[in-house]
This record gives sequence, C-alpha cells and structure tokens, in this order.
Amino acid sequence: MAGQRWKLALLQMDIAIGEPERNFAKLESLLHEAVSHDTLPDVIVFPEMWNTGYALDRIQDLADPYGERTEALLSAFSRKHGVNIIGGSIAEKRDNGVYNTIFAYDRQGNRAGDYSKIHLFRLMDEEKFLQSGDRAGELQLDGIPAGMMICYDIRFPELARKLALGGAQILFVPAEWPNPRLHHWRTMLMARAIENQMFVVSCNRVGVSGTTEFFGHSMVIDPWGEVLAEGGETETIIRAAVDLSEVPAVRSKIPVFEDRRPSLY
Ligand SMILES: O=C(O)CCC(=O)C(=O)O
Repeated sequence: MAGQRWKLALLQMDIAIGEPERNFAKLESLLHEAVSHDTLPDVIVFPEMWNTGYALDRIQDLADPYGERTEALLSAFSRKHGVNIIGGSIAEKRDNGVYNTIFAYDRQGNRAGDYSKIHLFRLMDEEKFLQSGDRAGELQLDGIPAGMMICYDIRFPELARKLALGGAQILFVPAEWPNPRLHHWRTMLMARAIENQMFVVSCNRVGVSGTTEFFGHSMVIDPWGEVLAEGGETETIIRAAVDLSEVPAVRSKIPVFEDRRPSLY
C-alpha cells in the first residue's frame, strides 16, 4: 500500500474517431509503457471517451455494452500490476441509451467506482446522443476519498464542492477539451484545486478529430494551486508524485471549510 504518497501516470493519448479496435490497441500499449517504468505508478488515468472519440452519429453501434470489454481489460490489468486505474471515460451502451462513463479499478482489480457525466456539452451536441448520469462520482482508492468529474463538469464548481464536502482529497478529470479554450481549461482546473484545497488531476487527449484540435495540457495541481506537472501538445505519459498529507495541511492553514456560511448562500 502506498500510504499518503501516490505516483501518478497520465496517458495523454490521441484517439481515433469511431475506431474502438485502434483505440483499445493504443491504450493497451500505453498501459504497458506506464508500468514498464522503473517506478510503478499507484494510479493511472486516461482521457474522456477514449474508446470511440466523439463519433456521436454512430455511437449506438460503437459504444461498449455495459462497459464489459473495458472492464475485462482494466480489471485484469489493475490486478496483474497492482495499480489503481481511473479508466478515462468510455461510451457505454445501456438498454436506455449511451452514457459517457468512467470505470475505476483498485489494485485487486475490483470496480472501485463509476461515474457517468452529468453535464452534457451542448456545444458538441452531446445531449442529442448521450444520456446524462444521475449522481456525483465518489470513490475511495487505497482508503483515500476521491472524486471524479468529466471535462465540461469543471465549469460547475458546485459539483467539485459537493465532492470536497464529501471528503474528496483528490479530483480526477478525464477530458476531451479542445482548442481554443486552453485559458478556460487551465484556469478552472487551478480554481477547483484552490477553492476546494484538493489535488486536481486532469487527463486530456491530443490530436485532431475532423476540424477540432485537442491540445493535451493534462495537469497535476496541488491543493495550493501549484502546477506539479503539465503535458505538452503531443501524445505522452505524464508522471508526477503527490503527497496527500498536503490536503489537511492546506485546509488547516486557511480553514475555508470551517469558514463557509452556507445558510447565507
Ligand atoms: O467546456 C468546454 O469548453 C469543453 C467541454 C467539452 O469539450 C466536453 O465536455 O466534452
């Protein structure tokens, strides 16, 4: 057990639109690269909708039924290598439609949690093709309370605050966040970390899909808002270490959670 320090590996990958076979092959190769390093990561994270990309007009046919293929891969991999996985998000097909869902696994290969994106992004027509989740993304990894949000969700500070009030010390954010909104991406991720005094770990894709460019810039931000690691604009694995004891230290230095006045707002 890694205790209060975690080594992270963020798989900042390109995604082939509408080509699950290529994306599964790419992901498997990056997962093997992530654990072939001299230091084994404690948590591996990857981007949003990595199995299909935004092939929304064909998503009913392409989505993974109940995430079974994804679960078979990620559960076995996490158990074999003794790592936790925040499995990006996938297009997940259920009887009543397709969801944008994160599946997370612990070191034993057990499902540690799942979360389906609540806020569907109208600028990319998500609400026309996807169903929205109906609960926040809470989980525990190695006994550490954590939260999950997806991409557009970071524009809703209420959701991050709810997760922080529920105890989350670290927030994982898989994304497909495109150009030209790098300023929004960086600023809001830092704000969510600072206002909630928690780590924020975001994994964005790179590459081009149709006319949309994705800039990467996956980030690891500490509870003081300092950027510990940030990706460039190409496919890579970003590695960083976090010391989770910084969360209570920052929360006692500026006791924001004790000073809240929720009865007034
Ligand atoms: O909010 C944004 O600017 C980007 C959101 C997005 O691309 C998404 O949620 O897929």
